[in-house]
Amino acid sequence: MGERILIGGATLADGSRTDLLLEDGRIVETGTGLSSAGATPIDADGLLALPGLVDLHTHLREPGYEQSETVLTGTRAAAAGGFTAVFAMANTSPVADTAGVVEQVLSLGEAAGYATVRPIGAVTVGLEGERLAELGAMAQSRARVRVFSDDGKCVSDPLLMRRALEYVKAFDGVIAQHAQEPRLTQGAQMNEGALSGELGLTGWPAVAEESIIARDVLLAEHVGSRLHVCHVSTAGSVDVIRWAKARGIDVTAEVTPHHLALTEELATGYDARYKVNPPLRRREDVEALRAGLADGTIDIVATDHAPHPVEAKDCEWDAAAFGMVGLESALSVVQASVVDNGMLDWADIARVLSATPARIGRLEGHGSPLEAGAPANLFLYDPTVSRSFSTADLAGKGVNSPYLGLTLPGRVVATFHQGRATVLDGAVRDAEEVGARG
Ligand SMILES: NC(=O)N[C@@H](CC(=O)O)C(=O)O
Ligand SMILES: [Zn+2]
Ligand SMILES: [Zn+2]
Repeated sequence: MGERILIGGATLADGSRTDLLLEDGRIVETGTGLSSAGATPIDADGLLALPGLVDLHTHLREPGYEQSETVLTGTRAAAAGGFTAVFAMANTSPVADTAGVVEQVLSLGEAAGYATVRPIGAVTVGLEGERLAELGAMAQSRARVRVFSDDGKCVSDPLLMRRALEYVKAFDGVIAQHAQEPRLTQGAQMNEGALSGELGLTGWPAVAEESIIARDVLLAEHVGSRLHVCHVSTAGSVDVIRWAKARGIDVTAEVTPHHLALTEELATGYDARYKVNPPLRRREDVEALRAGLADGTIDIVATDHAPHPVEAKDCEWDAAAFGMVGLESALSVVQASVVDNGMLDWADIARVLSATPARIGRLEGHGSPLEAGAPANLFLYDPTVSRSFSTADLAGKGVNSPYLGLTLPGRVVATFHQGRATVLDGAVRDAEEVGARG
């Protein structure tokens, strides 16, 4: 770790300018006119320096679906997007429902070195929704699991959901719910409305999401526990969460970049890159999600990075898999959706994409302001450029991005994980250079 790096003339989230000296995995000094003696200088004139982004919702696919992504390739995608930590969803094979599997994912993350990987534990055995998984053993394992989710599936049984909320209180855990009432969404393919009728695709009603969120916030209140709502996608969900927070219920919520940016009309061409769970919704929903993020009803942005092999997407809409990759494009899409129009500023971005997701996941060492003494998890971003987003911008295995060919603002220039550059000059560095072991 002996490397010294001097980042010169960066602009912080609050607009102030500073140099940053990194050494032994920490920011050791800030201020202007720092000496670069013995350090590798990096010119950050005109670049933002922000705390490394933290994704509370990433699908790394390993173990079991390595043709889609691995911990190594997924964390390379994370680094490319300015992320220094990701929470890895449990819908792998085997499912991350035991201490053994979460420790394996943790170790794979440590070996890769591109980002801090915090495994999420399944709520129920095999995501089957029948019996609670060994939540306590996962919490006490070396992976120190604090976030539990059956994501991909909803914990639809209210008694199991109640028990899970009760159980995780003992170790300050949180249940992250994929809110989808299964009986209301059987065979669902896109948002339910006039357009789903026209296209002949089975609709996915907003109430399927909203009814589960309403139930769960009341359960969280009843047992006095923490609830997190994954990928909120409708205006009505924002209303329910706003009501719950006003009532003092301990609920947090996330929105994805794609739900802040894209609408259901994209389904018109039956291009399965736009098929995602929950589905893209109406313009009114996008507006409500943006407003909810701006007023704090929605706490964070999380990518729901969901890589799939080409064959799972290059097929008929009905047969295609749900999901989009999102780590590499996340900040650009958020910039286009809520920063460039003045709804959020860069300090808000540091909060919703770094500090708050770290706090929800009880992750230390990420998300704090860039001050002397803090771990050197940060990235440099140029918000002034724009680029045509292409497969060259994707650093993971998945190419199922809805943004290919679109012009997006901003570019990640460099990322530092624990003081080491994982991205330099806009390019993800080789594994040996990031200090990977194993
Ligand atoms: N978002 C998706 O469309 N797909 C996710 C599952 C999920 O997040 O629900 C996946 O695992 O592929
Ligand atoms: Zn989900
Ligand atoms: Zn997901």
